[in-house]
Amino acid sequence: MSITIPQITLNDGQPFAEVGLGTYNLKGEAGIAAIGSALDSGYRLLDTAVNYGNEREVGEAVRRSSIDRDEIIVTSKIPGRHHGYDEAIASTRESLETLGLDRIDLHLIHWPNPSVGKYLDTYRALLALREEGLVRSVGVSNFTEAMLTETIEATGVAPAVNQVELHPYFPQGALRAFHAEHGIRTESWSPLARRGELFAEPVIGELAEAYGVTPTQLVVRWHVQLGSTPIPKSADPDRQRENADVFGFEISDADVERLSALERGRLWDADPNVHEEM
Ligand SMILES: NC(=O)C1=CN([C@@H]2O[C@H](COP(=O)(O)OP(=O)(O)OC[C@H]3O[C@@H](n4cnc5c(N)ncnc54)[C@H](OP(=O)(O)O)[C@@H]3O)[C@@H](O)[C@H]2O)C=CC1
Ligand SMILES: O=C(O)C(=O)[C@@H](O)[C@H](O)C(=O)CO
Repeated sequence: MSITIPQITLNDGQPFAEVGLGTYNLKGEAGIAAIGSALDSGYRLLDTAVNYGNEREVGEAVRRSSIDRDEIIVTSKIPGRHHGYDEAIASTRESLETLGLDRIDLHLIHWPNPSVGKYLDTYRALLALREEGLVRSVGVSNFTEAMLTETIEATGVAPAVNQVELHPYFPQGALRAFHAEHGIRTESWSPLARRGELFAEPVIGELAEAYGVTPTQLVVRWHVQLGSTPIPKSADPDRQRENADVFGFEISDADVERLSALERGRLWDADPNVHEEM
């Protein structure tokens, strides 16, 4: 039986899932099968990017699935080397071609690359693509509060989503509060902190046992209760189901705080003021 993953409404009136699937490294036939098994399990939000080199696989999994296309939310991202108005339009048309779809449901600017100075032009291109119906919702990724403020002031349009690094080691309290104030949905990348040493923290095991869930479910549920959409990546059908099956329990506010108290910083040096990706 498939899991029902609840949805929320973005600031532009479009639907968005409370948990999605990260697809980084899901490639080839095995990647298509993994994305297909996630759709079968109940996932409706898929996260890809030009730079993952798997838009073809994501589009193919959507086409092979028996799920209605309109129920699936496909996210892609414009890479740094395609910043600029005309470049972003061309990049998006190429993504649509590679995906084999006629619409990207949520299109993001992957990294702001502030030294290049073109994220506002790139964002204006996203707004034009939305007018044209090629993109349904416009968003950003790895934007700081200052970059979001500049974007909103320059265009009058708050992004629907800001996808940022977020996990118990880096809960992003200040940025989440800013998002809430401006109606921007937070989306968590590397929501399991890439399933590294976070899972050796005693509090994770202790609380998972107390709630009768797995440590991974505890962490996914923590994101949901913070009001952020996590996109855990898993190639394994059983782990995909485990990660999505988090809507039958609730963590107390005090225990949410205990998990947030694990805060210590980013996983690696991905400060968007200085880290740039092309
Ligand atoms: N916008 C941006 O700049 C960025 C976006 N992203 C997006 O975020 C997504 C998720 O982040 P990612 O960095 O992949 O890391 P995650 O935090 O999602 O961790 C993924 C790892 O956890 C393992 N895993 C998943 N579920 C379980 C489970 N239940 N039990 C045990 N192990 C598990 C996976 O292995 P296995 O597959 O074997 O299950 C994989 O090794 C990416 O795929 C991508 O879509 C990521 C980084 C940056
Ligand atoms: O996964 C992503 O979206 C990224 O931006 C990656 O490139 C990420 O930055 C990474 O894994 C770098 O090692």
